[in-house]
Amino acid sequence: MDRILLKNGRIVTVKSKGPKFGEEMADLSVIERGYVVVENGIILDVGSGEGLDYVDEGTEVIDLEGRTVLPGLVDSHTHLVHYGSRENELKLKLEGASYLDILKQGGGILSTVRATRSASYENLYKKALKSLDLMLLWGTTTVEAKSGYGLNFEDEVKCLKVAKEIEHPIDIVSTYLGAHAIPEEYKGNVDGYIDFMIEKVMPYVKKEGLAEYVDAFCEEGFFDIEQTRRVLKAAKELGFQVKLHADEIEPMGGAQLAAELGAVSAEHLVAVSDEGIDAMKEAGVIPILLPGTSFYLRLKRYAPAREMIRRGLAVTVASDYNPGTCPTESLQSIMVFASLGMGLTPQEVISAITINAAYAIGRGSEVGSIEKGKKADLVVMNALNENYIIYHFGINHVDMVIKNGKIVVRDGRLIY
Ligand SMILES: N=CN[C@@H](CCC(=O)O)C(=O)O
Ligand SMILES: [Zn+2]
Repeated sequence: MDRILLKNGRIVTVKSKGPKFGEEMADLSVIERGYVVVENGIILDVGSGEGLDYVDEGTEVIDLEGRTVLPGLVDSHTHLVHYGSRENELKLKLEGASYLDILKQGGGILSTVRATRSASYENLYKKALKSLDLMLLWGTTTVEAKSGYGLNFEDEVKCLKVAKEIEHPIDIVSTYLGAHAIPEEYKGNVDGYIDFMIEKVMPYVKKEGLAEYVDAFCEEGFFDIEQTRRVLKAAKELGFQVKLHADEIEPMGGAQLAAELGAVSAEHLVAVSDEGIDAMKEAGVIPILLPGTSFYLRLKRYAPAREMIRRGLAVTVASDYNPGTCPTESLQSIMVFASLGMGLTPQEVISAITINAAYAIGRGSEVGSIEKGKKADLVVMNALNENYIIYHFGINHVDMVIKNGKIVVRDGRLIY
């Protein structure tokens, strides 16, 4: 029997029937001194007291000594599979070059595309494995992984296969992001590239089950509203669910398009308008905010998270892990930007990187909270409360990670 009893801890359950909207995000249903018992990969019970009735000869009993237990963190927006790095762009950014300036100089996404196209499946696999290990060590147990650095058929499929085939405790939800940038071979022929994605790549990706979602980068210099609409409408007709990079730099109206298309989520939203926020609210679109990117691109502002909470949206926060605009696997670091940068309380941040993030990638019924019958994905933090995790920033607070009911990180070290 693989029963584990975690007792004598502060259990941050994040109990919720669905996503947490607006003010609900502040209520984490915390059990001050309680227990969680897991068995066969699921949460058997959670409650106050010691849970000693669950102890039998096969049970491993772990005394938390008052430490905090969170649901496994869910990173709902990453560009996990890629090759190469772009530290050379740091100096350009510090000299004031914008994201678009760097792209025009041959840097940005297209420089990662060149590196990824020349990388082997094995090297991409090894690099992604290293990132997943780092994410697990820092408490992430479910990850959304976008493609988008291959752009041609064989390299997009190569990257999507890495995401699908990689063997790691972390669960991966895959997204096709062919509409990430216009590849060199289609320069000046955006419509031709869109036709190629719709006619050649997406049907294969669907047939092979290589992605659940299709995403598109709706931004000046990338795909405009009409082009994005064409990509995502075709994706829906093929049976994909859709999400989009929206209103990151320019207020393109991407949030409104997300609402029009019935997208599950709209992501970035730094430049979103009030109309865009209302359209997302009306259509039930989940906003995924990426404060690490605002910080790293030295944007003048963060996404209006407080306004979105005031208007009752299910605000979500993710890392945006990628080699250009947010090169970190640490969702704990992003928690700090979400709080001190966007003004979210620690309680709202935790809702945003657990239950809301789970719903933003279609896993809300399985993970994202500590509730009977859900997957036993848990993180024990070396902290007596959730405020401390953000207050004492820049370090890894994770002591233990339980994934699918198995201890995979113990004393801050990988043991899977
Ligand atoms: N904005 C678009 N895509 C990524 C950045 C990709 C890159 O710069 O390599 C993002 O979400 O930040
Ligand atoms: Zn992104």
